[in-house]
Amino acid sequence: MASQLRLRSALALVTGAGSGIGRAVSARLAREGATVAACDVDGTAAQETVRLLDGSRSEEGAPGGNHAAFQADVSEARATRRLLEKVQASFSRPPSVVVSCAGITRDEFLLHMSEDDWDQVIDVNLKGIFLVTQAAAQALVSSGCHGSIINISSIVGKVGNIGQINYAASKAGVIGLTQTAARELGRHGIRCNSVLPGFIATPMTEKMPQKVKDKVIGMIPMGHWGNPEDVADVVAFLASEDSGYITGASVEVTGGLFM
Ligand SMILES: CCCCCCCCCCCCC[C@@H](O)CC(=O)SCCNC(=O)CCNC(=O)[C@H](O)C(C)(C)COP(=O)(O)OP(=O)(O)OC[C@H]1O[C@@H](n2cnc3c(N)ncnc32)[C@H](O)[C@@H]1OP(=O)(O)O
Ligand SMILES: NC(=O)c1ccc[n+]([C@@H]2O[C@H](COP(=O)([O-])OP(=O)(O)OC[C@H]3O[C@@H](n4cnc5c(N)ncnc54)[C@H](O)[C@@H]3O)[C@@H](O)[C@H]2O)c1
Repeated sequence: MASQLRLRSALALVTGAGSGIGRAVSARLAREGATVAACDVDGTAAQETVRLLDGSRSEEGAPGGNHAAFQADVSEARATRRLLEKVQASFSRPPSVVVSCAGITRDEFLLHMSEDDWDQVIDVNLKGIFLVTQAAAQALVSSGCHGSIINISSIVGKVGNIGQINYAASKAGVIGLTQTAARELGRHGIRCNSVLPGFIATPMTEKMPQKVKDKVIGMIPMGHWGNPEDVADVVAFLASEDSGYITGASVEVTGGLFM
């Protein structure tokens, strides 16, 4: 799909930008003219994303580069506050597009799951999105800027999944968090939406047992896994004014899995 320069004036903060969906989102937003602040707990991976953005040919006439990498653990409140401070100091404005992709899995059956496996997943996948959403919204509201916040949940947050009681709870929480943020921030011109990907080929799904991967492929009506770019397409739409009257939505990008 030919990209458009819908995001020419936007500053986009992407967390989890060092891999998979976050890297694809960063590339797509840059292709549409956004300046990207690529954040990851793996700072080297974030820097690699920016190198790829700077190396890629942006659309004719798109503002050139100026992308930047930031290292931060979004599950840490002080680190997340410092991240937003650094982004605003670097670009003299708050990010008007905020995409939370940072996420982890610690899969185990309920009967055997440790408290630590529960805590780690909730801290990154749910508390991390709370911290980023809060810090970004505070910056936007205090500067009187409008914005679009896009939180990456999962289809597992809608239907659950064997071996993922922590992950499913975190992703279901992201949906409720985003709907509440949408209700509170609409009056400030800030839209908040969730994206629920299905089975997307990234390092996260690579780790799944092969027998489970074999099972799920037969359950997808479109008959194949998705790519990170399939998710990035929807994120770019939600980031742009083409979705200007959409907030509080949960958009499934699943090939029909668990529709
Ligand atoms: C009828 C088939 C239904 C298949 C549905 C699968 C849905 C998956 C959708 C994923 C969408 C993407 C989600 C996205 O947000 C990104 C991710 O979260 S990627 C990670 C997704 N994680 C999982 O799906 C969990 C996979 N399972 C495991 O990692 C392990 O099984 C684990 C829970 C760690 C336990 O390992 P252990 O070695 O103790 O057991 P086994 O792996 O041998 O499994 C024992 C039997 O349980 C079956 N099993 C395990 N997980 C699932 C599952 N998610 N759905 C269905 N069945 C599962 C496994 O096949 C074994 O069955 P059997 O004894 O018959 O061989
Ligand atoms: N791949 C899928 O099938 C799928 C499906 C549904 C939802 N998701 C969600 O999409 C998002 C991206 O997943 P992915 O498949 O690209 O995974 P990935 O593992 O390729 O990328 C996740 C990125 O998040 C970063 N990260 C992890 N913890 C962090 C933290 N505390 N602070 C900052 N960065 C952190 C990692 O370093 C990594 O670069 C996740 O939230 C995941 O739950 C993925």
